[in-house]
Order: sequence, then structure tokens, then C-alpha cells
Amino acid sequence: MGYCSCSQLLSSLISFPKSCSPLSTTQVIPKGFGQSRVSGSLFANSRMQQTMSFATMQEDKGLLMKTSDDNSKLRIPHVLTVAGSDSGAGAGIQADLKACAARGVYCSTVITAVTAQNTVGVQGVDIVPEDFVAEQLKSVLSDMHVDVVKTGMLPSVGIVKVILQSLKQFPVRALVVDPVMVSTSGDVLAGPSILGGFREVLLPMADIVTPNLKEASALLGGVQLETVNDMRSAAKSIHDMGPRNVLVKGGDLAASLDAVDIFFDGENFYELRSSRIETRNTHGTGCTLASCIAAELAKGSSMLSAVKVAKRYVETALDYSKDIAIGNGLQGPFDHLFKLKHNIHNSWRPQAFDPSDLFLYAVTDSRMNKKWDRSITDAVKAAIEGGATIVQLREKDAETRDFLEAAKACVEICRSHGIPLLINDRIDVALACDADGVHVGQSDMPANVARTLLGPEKIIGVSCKTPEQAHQAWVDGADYIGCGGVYPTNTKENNITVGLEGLKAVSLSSKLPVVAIGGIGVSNARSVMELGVPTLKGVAVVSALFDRELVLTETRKLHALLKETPTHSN
Ligand SMILES: Cc1ncc(COP(=O)(O)OP(=O)(O)O)c(N)n1
Ligand SMILES: Cc1nc(C(=O)O)sc1CCOP(=O)(O)O
Ligand SMILES: [Mg+2]
Repeated sequence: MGYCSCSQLLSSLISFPKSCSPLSTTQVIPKGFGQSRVSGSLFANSRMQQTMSFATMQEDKGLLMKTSDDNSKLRIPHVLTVAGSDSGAGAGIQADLKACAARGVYCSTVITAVTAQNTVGVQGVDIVPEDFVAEQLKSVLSDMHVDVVKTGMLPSVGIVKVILQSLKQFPVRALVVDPVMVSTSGDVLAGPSILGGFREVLLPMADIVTPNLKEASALLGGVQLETVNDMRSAAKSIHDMGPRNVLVKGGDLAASLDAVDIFFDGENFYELRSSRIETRNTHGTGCTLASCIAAELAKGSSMLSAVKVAKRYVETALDYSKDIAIGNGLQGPFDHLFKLKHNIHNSWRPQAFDPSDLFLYAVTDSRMNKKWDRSITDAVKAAIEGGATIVQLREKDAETRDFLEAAKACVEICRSHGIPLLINDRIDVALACDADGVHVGQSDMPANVARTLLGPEKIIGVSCKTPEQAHQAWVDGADYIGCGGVYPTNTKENNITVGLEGLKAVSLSSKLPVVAIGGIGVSNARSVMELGVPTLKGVAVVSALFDRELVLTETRKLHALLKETPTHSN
């Protein structure tokens, strides 16, 4: 390839003026996005020392940022992908560009190899010389403010070293490593010699590494990975190589009905499940997932939240594209930009909502907080620490202004933990504090109106006591339903009890995931979950968590009990 001569030509044309320094300070224009930043990576820390304070970054509230060099200029979150080109455009650089575009993030590209590739396989690979990879990196990083670097196909250890040097010179906020080795068609994209480069150079710098089963096995010297437990051990061993977070992707796990991934942050394991989509169009899912994680990090998400959103995005894109036909080979590409072609409609609405979040749903209560003399924020922190997977603020007696202030603080807390926060009844408060969504009852704002007000990306839950109401909630564009009261409760006056039979009937009929509510606690949660209906994802609880002295302890107890209850999903 003519890269060298081309690069000589370009270097004579390009100079890097001092004013283009990538190390300019930033100032953020609040746009109500309000997500916590990735906690300081190696790069973030070194960047912090050289330039802006990382604390300032953590206070970022928006997607649109101003550079302090020129206050009239706005910039959008920026991912740089360092990867190979796929002529069929299903994977590699092309997938990364489409994924970032779909997630609303700017994407620049450094090409490490050019592949001649289609849906049948890889017909040829031409590796870009190391010095020209270095030159591309310098061009982008010295001029543009890159938030996150994502790596894909790295065909030589020399290229890995070039990336190390470039990132030392031009630190970024996070590094996402997709340790690509073999294409979906089974063709080798980076031979075993790359493993040393991954283990010794790239992983110790990475904020997250996202191996599939084969890649995880290769990184670990060829161990067999056949079960979810094997994936957990692999995540732990790979974490020991230095990355801050590990996502082992279990898409190829033979025995599993769902697509199960294991996320490990060095302390906790998270089993992330999504339904397995029956389709041949899976070429490029790994690149897309990693790019989407990078895009969400660039916007300011926490790592767990970025991973969840990315997984959901890939699942939705695969589902949308399952029947499209591009090429004659065994593994076709999918359509990243499905969002552009569809009006807002249930099935294709891009959702950040993961039904497994309904597992342990903590619903606060203003009277109980008052009774136990604790603030809403302390109640929420304790519930999250105890294992709550989603939180709803149900503050019936609070003054609007106080409620809004508390809700804003709770949004910050929940976002930093990757836990969705919903507001009960009050669409106005949900909008004002940029909560993740609302929960409405049959006499509150109708769900379809709430959807119009909140837009496609917010979560909407609806209380339903009958299959008809559950059907209407689905038609109206809700994300889940709350079904109760399963047992009598003192928390909600004049509440009709539907019992386990009512819950079962509603859950069996529902197209939406269901959370059970009403009089549920450690004494009866097991009976609820043992109904074993696939749509029934968890329990929502008020008094058993909050009408207690020790919220953390009670939440922990209930979480442990739910974990050991055999259900459809665990
Ligand atoms: C998860 C969940 N399910 C049901 C309800 C009840 O909502 P609603 O019927 O609107 O009653 P109030 O909570 O407003 O009294 C809920 N809040 N959460
Ligand atoms: C808020 C609410 N909604 C219900 C419904 O049936 O829709 S029952 C309920 C109260 C749940 O509180 P506790 O866990 O203390 O019983
Ligand atoms: Mg209500």
C-alpha cells in the first residue's frame, strides 16, 4: 500500500499550530443531562494533572460543551476508534461510525488495517504500517478533543505500542478495548502474537475490556469457558491483568436461552441478560457494543450504565434487523440506524430500560422517612447499597419545591450507581430533574400522554390490576407494569388486593415486564417469584424497606432472598 509516500506528502502539507492543543480546558453548558462521569482513569488522572481539574469534568451536566479557547464554539462528545476497515461495512471502523452516529456522538477514525471482507468471510487483509497509524493518531489527538478512545482490530504488537505512546502524549478520559482476534466468519484478524500486547500493554491501561468467550479464553491461555460460572472466573482473572472493568460476552454460550454477559468492576459481578435474537445478521455486534459503550462514556455515563445501554441498543438493533438480507454469506450485517426509519413506536423505541432492573424495586414514602427521621437521599443511598435495582420516589406529602430539590439529588446518586430513578405521578418533577422516567396509576396522567411529554427514551411504568389494563399500557407505550396489591397493605389506602392469582393472570397476559407490588416483604417475596411467569421480573416494596430502622439491612435481606429464589430469570 502507498501509505508511506502518502504520509510524506501529507506531513509536508500539515502542521500543528500551538493553538490546536488538545489540552484546552472545557466548560460545560448545562443541558439537563446530568450523568456522572467515568471515575478517573489512568488517562483522566494524568490529564487532570496537566490541564483541567477532573472534578470540573465530574460536574459536567451536558452533552454540548464549550471550549474555553473560544466561547462561541460548541463541541459534542467525541469517540476515536482505532480499528480495521471492513469493506462490507458490517463491522470494524464502519460499524463504529454507525454506532456512534446512532448514539449521537462524533466519531473520528484511525485505521489499522484494510480488510477485503463480505458476508462470506475475509478475503484479504492489508496492515497499515505502524508509523502511519501513529501519524493518524497524532493528526486526530493533537487537534480534536477526544473524550474516549475505543480500540478494535490491532494486527500487530507494534501498533499496540504506538497506541500506548500516543495516549501517553495525548491522554483521554477513558479507553475501551475490544480485544478483536477472530472475525464472525472465523477468519483470524490478529494472531496469537497480539496476546502479549493485550496482556502487557493495553489491558493495564483499559477502563473496560470486552472479550467474547473465545477472546477471554485466548487471553487466559486457552482455558475452557462453558458456563456462567466459568465466565465469572474469567472476568476476575482478566481483571487481574489490569483493566478497571471487564465485560465477558456470553453470546456464544451454548447452554443459555438468554444472551448472558458478565460485568465485573473489581468488586461486584453483574449478570446482564437480554433475550437471544434469532437472526443470521450478527456480524459486527462486538464492535458495535464496544463503540456504544465508548459513546455513552463520552456522554458522561457511569460504566455500568454505559454497558447496560449498549447491550440494550445492540439487542434492539438485532431485533429490528433480524429479517433483512444483505449479502449471500452466513453472517449478515445489521442496521445500526433503525431509529432514523421508524416513527416512535413501542417495538423500536430505543430503550435504556432493562426489564431485569425490576428485580428489587425500592419505592420511597415521605411519611415513613419522616417517621424514621431520615432524608429521601439517605433512604435512597441505603436502598441502593442494600441492592435495590431501581428506585421510585413516591413522596405524596412533599412540597413541590422540596420534592424537586430532593429528586435532583437522588438523580445524581442513582446515576452514579447506574440505577434508574423514577418519579411517582409527577411528570413535571420527572422532567425538571431529568429522572429516568415516571410511574403512573390508572387515575394519573394517561401513559400515552406521559409518553408524548417525556419522549421516547424515558421509562414509563403503569399500575395494572387486570389483563385489559395491561394491554392498554402496552398500547400506550409503557415499558413495564406494576401489578398489585398482591397482599393487603397499609401503605396505600383503599387498595384492592388482587392476590397471587390476579398477579399470575396479569403477568401471563402481559406483553410488558411486570413487577409485583403490595404487602411484599421477606416473609412472602419467595411465593410471589415462585409463580415463575417469565414476564414477572421482580418485586416493588415500600414498608418492608422504608418502614424499618435499618433500610440497608432490610434491603440486603430481601435482595439475598430474591437471589436464592429460583425463578424464570435466575
Ligand atoms: C411499581 C409500582 N407499581 C404500582 C404503583 C402504584 O401506583 P398508583 O396506582 O399510581 O398509586 P400511587 O403510588 O400513586 O399511590 C407504584 N407506585 N409503583
Ligand atoms: C404504592 C402501591 N401501589 C399498589 C398497587 O396495588 O398498585 S400497592 C402499593 C403500596 C405498596 O406498599 P407496601 O410495600 O408497603 O405494601
Ligand atoms: Mg399514582
